[in-house]
Amino acid sequence: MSDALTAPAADAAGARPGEPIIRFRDVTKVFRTGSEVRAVDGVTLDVLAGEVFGVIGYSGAGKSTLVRLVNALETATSGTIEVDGTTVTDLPEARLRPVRARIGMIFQQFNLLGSRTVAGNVAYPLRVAGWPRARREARVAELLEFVGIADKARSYPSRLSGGQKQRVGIARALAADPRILLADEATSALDPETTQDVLALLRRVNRELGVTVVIITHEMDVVRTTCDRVAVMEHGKVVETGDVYDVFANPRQPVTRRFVETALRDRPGPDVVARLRTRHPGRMVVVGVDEQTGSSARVTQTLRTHGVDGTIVYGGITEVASRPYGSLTFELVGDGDRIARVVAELESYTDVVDLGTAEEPRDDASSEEVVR
Ligand SMILES: Nc1ncnc2c1ncn2[C@@H]1O[C@H](COP(=O)(O)OP(=O)(O)OP(=O)(O)O)[C@@H](O)[C@H]1O
Repeated sequence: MSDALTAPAADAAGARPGEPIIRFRDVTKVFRTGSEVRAVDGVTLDVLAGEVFGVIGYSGAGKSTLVRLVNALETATSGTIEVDGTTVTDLPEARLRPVRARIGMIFQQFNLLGSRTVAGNVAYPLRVAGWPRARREARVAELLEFVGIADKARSYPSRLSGGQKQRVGIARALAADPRILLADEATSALDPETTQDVLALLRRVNRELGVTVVIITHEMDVVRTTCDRVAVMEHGKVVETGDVYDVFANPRQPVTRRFVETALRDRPGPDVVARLRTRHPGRMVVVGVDEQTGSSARVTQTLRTHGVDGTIVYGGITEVASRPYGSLTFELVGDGDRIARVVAELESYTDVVDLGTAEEPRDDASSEEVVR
């Protein structure tokens, strides 16, 4: 795979890395089709240049509408949206064109033209923009190389797998050197392995080309592996936003907690705790493991210092935003006082849920809070 694709030249007037490239200010979108739907409700949000930003929410939360406001596929009912220095709200169609040229978009259903070859699909926006043939062909060749399907240039979309179709979609979206790529559920129609390949490609688009990527998804795993920051939407509102790692470590809203639980299955739920107690009668503790507070080496050291044996009976450590995160559930075996000292020491530096013993259960898992 070639790295030959050149990064888009930073516009002198455009946002520099770390500066807001998309700014929503108190944006509302109301659809009036019989009844009134506030698809987006008072959203204020910045997406920063150079980041991969995730927007997560359940179906109907308003994610697609929010993102379609960016390239003015929808018009806001109130509020303002600024894209790379230009206020797009209420901009006439002719003046939207240069703004849209800087925004690429990919879709769940790929939206390829079935009557054109792969090369024809990627060339299409360049043809519309009036690029001469030779320049167009050179650009298409380097784009197909970049996304890893140069050998499919003459194939028709119907002959491609879902992952290959999405690569064509990405190549087409990148054709005119956008500064922003909007990905609306771009991996939702793909199997898990292909999903990972396409997400890795989106990360390359971000890192190697410097394109700001906005990913809409209902899967927290996509956020966990791919995004730098995330906004959680519910009923048209952004209810929580922050660095992905922080949101995973400290989800504030119930909806965020539910999403986090779907991506981290490291903590035993009530049913699992009940089963664990039948096999492990000793004192069980769930110990948070992360980079800053409780590395697994430090936890092991604590057990060793106090001469307590710990058997791992449940748990898992995964990566959140490329950093270790998870929990381990131990059954601690040994002298009661020593175990108490271990628990106290663990509690001094990391998050601990003390489940007690089978005979004397504590923090019982009947409470959902045990989970997180
Ligand atoms: N063109 C439209 N006309 C009327 N209502 C709409 C329109 N587009 C979206 N809505 C409504 O706005 C709300 C938000 O829809 P939106 O598609 O933005 O949500 P979403 O979070 O992207 O959900 P999904 O993942 O199902 O697409 C929903 O109630 C939807 O029915």
